[in-house]
Amino acid sequence: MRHPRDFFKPLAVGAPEPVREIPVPPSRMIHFFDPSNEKMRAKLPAIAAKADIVLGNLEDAVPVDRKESARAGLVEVGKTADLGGTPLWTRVNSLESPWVLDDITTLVTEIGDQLDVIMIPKVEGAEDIHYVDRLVAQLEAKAGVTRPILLHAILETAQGMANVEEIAFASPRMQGISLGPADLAASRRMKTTRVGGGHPGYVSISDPTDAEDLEVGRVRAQQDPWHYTVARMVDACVSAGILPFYGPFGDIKDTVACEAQFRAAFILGCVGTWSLHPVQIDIAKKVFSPDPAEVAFAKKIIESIPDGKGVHMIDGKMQDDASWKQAKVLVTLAEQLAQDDEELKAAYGF
Ligand SMILES: CCC(=O)SCCNC(=O)CCNC(=O)[C@H](O)C(C)(C)COP(=O)(O)OP(=O)(O)OC[C@H]1O[C@@H](n2cnc3c(N)ncnc32)[C@H](O)[C@@H]1OP(=O)(O)O
Ligand SMILES: O=CC(=O)O
Ligand SMILES: [Mg+2]
Repeated sequence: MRHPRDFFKPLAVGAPEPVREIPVPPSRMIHFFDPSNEKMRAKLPAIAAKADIVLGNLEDAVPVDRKESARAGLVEVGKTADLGGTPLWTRVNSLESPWVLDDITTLVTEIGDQLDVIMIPKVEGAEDIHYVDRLVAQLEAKAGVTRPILLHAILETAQGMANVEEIAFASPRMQGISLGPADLAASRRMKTTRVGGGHPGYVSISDPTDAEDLEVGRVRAQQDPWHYTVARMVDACVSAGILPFYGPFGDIKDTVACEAQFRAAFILGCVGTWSLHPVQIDIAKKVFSPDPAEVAFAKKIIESIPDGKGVHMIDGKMQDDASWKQAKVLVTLAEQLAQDDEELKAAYGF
């Protein structure tokens, strides 16, 4: 483990100083695009105008024979595309793959100043982050990159899950963690072919209303198989001062279930999610921008309790120091999002 006094020292001579606070721009969705797809590249400026973050994906979903053109396509995006200030991220191939060394080397040296965050898949422990941390520092120094590129881990193996806290704390470069429900399901041997979301077999069941007939009057309710994982990931991230994200929802046509999964993650503390298709950008924007009615009530709490202390009744509900802090979370997020969004500003009454 690094000495606390050395934690914020660059890992290579000439690399930029690590950041002390993780920047928190609007991060409601990380929009995935395939940089080997010329059509998607051409559309990227229009997508970037709607999305909070765009990510050129080099890993799973990009076929083996397009790995190199995806990397080259992302370099072209970094050098030429006008993204209007929307952060550009990448997801590189996994650390045991034959492509990752060239992914990181090429991207940092060619477009290091345009790249905000590198997402690392299948992270299993702090050692994976330490490896990338040092490599990126060496490449930043070599290329003269002026601000540090941050790292984001995908939580998608049982081993990574067991080590989530040490991953979150592994480096000052750590920006956040996303849930990877597809790989995680496979790693855990969960019995589902779905990418994120619930499963009709994962239910809880009410008691029978007829002792003789066990079929009568029983209500089944689907449970969220990701509840434990998301909640633990949120605690690991918040305790390390980094940002937790839900991940992919693969049933693109089921916009209703997608919205429900995103909302469950938002309520549990995630700041955003992935969008795999343009339709999911709007869902994420709606879900990860707090509900105006809830913001209005939170504002009322803050206005009614200027010093945030003591016990109060507001609209029949008890409020105290702790619920004032809850209100502050919602209002602070609403204020931040309203800064660049006239529609939200009006909806929140700022
Ligand atoms: C499972 C674990 C993971 O690793 S998830 C992360 C890896 N997967 C991905 O990154 C998938 C990204 N998404 C996609 O490739 C596509 O959206 C998939 C899912 C294949 C669906 O594409 P397609 O059948 O073309 O959808 P569509 O006909 O409804 O498309 C309508 C127009 O929108 C475009 N589009 C689609 N997806 C994106 C995207 N992610 N970013 C930008 N544009 C996108 C399509 O090209 C299509 O455009 P046009 O109307 O033909 O001009
Ligand atoms: O990479 C994401 C996943 O769900 O697997
Ligand atoms: Mg995965």
